[in-house]
Amino acid sequence: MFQIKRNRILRTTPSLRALVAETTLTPNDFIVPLFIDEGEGQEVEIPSMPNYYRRSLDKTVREVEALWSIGIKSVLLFIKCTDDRKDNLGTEALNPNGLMQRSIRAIKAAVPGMIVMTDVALDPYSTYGHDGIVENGEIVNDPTVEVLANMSLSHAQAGADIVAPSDMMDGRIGAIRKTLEENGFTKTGILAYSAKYASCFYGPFRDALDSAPGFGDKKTYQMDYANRREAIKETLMDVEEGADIVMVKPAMAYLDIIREVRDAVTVPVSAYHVSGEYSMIKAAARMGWLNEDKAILESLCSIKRAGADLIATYFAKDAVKLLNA
Ligand SMILES: NCC(=O)CCC(=O)O
Ligand SMILES: [Mg+2]
Repeated sequence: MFQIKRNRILRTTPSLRALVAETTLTPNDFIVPLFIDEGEGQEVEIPSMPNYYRRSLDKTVREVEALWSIGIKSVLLFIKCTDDRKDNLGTEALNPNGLMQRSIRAIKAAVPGMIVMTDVALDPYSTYGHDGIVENGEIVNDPTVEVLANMSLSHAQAGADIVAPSDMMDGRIGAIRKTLEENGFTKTGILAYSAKYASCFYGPFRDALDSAPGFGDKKTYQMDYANRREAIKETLMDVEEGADIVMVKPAMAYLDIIREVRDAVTVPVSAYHVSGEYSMIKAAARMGWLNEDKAILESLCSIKRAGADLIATYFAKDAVKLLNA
């Protein structure tokens, strides 16, 4: 028997496989989402996200130092706003001494090299748990965009390197860029959640921050998972409006979208491997149905292979440990 092409040759040994691997993961690929709460010395495991924690700021700073020491270069901050500070307009989001602003300052002071990205959206601050201002039961676009621009400015003033609007209002990237420019913040980046789908996979995150929508759902602003072309339209608009990095969210049920976005733009593409995607692997591993370590690396590699340059993931620390093992 005679065969010209023997594809198995390059799969023979671990060295050969490593030599021809098309995709590799490194600590530089990861953005680590962090959940921050008021208080001191607090470290609370999120029930639906085993081994992931919501921490007070002092503990968060220790965690950022630990992440930096293993080579991770960026964190994405989310805060849990106390109920008494929530309202319809997201007033607390603009507080120069709010938890987000204090967190940015403390983290940049402790680890200046760490890239601090900040979540920009109203939901943690909203009595309604929606990403925008509510009027007559609707989420109104343009008044929300104004708040988002001011919120971004407030984060930039506190020292954020990159603001990350996750709200899906129309026109907010342009408005944020304009506000940053007008105020002299010419070095603050914008990571736009450009193709963010209305997804059930955000469930555990809403537990973590107590930010589930109080009425209805987010389908009038987040995208319909049936749509593909619309993701390209959204992303191209955000790039046009000044986005430095674009994002597809969630990741694993949207690998086709990541690939198409990667092929459509020249800016870096990030994917968000979301809470539900984390918890599914954790749950299956606990049941003894999946090998957790292997599932983590295979999942993250598939997201990068699909075209993501960056991955926001709750598995970043585990992945770095596994890559170094
Ligand atoms: N803006 C953040 C989310 O909507 C959810 C993220 C997650 O589920 O991990
Ligand atoms: Mg958009």
